[in-house]
Amino acid sequence: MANRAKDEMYAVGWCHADIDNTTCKSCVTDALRKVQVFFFMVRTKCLLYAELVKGKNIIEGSNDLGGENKRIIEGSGDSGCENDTCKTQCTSTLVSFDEITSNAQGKKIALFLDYDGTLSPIVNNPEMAFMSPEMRETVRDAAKIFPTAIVTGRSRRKVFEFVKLVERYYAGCHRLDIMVLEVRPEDVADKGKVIKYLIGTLGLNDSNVLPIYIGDDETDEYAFRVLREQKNGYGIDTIFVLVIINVPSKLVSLDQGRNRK
Ligand SMILES: O=P(O)(O)OC[C@H]1O[C@H](O[C@H]2O[C@H](CO)[C@@H](O)[C@H](O)[C@H]2O)[C@H](O)[C@@H](O)[C@@H]1O
Repeated sequence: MANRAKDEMYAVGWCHADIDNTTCKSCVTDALRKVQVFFFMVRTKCLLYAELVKGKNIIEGSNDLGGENKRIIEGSGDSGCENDTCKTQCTSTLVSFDEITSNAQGKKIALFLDYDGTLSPIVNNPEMAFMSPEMRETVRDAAKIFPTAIVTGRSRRKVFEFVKLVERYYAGCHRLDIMVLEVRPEDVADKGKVIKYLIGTLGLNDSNVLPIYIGDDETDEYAFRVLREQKNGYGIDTIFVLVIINVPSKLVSLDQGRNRK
């Protein structure tokens, strides 16, 4: 990573560790040192949102992204993390973060996302599992850059209602669509087969492709296992996730050109 131009770095991250923003801050700050653009980091419990604006790292953290208690912290501090849970989670994440970054060099990322508990919070009423606007925007942005699929145990119709992303995106000469793949209830234990199917049919079975699957529950473990066994990708539990990916700087600038607030 050290010899790559900083403007070729792009970061995607989720965090929903059940810890507060302050204890998470040092870990995020540390991660931000490694990238120029930290594109998003939004989750449902420990909500952190970070991005780089005009060359300056800004971390915005909040217990409620729509609420009043937003803070903006310049991302150069190195406050100690006092929370053991946070330390453990973040330490292990940052190890894999480095590994993923290293293995992503020169490869095309393919992104697979679970819905409930990953893109949306887990709530008591399944009809109310809405995505936040920030997460929607994040998925939209990710899909501009990577082949992006949502793999879910819900019906496609329901997930489309929640996700509300109908646009098609173009990046370079590749058309990238957000796909939603419905896994029937009787097959839900086999998101592993779904991943194999998608990788095969999308022509992603290539050593130049790095599939990354992000999920939160045991059904997602089947997909994690496939990637682990095939040794050609990463399954990431959303306890705490940071992924740094290389993309052409012109795509990054598309994102920076938009007002995200
Ligand atoms: O594969 P997923 O996208 O993770 O969908 C799996 C199931 O998600 C839903 O149930 C889960 O989320 C609900 C809303 O937060 C929660 O109330 C429930 O306890 C969770 O199991 C959905 O209702 C199921 O149909 C999906 O199979």
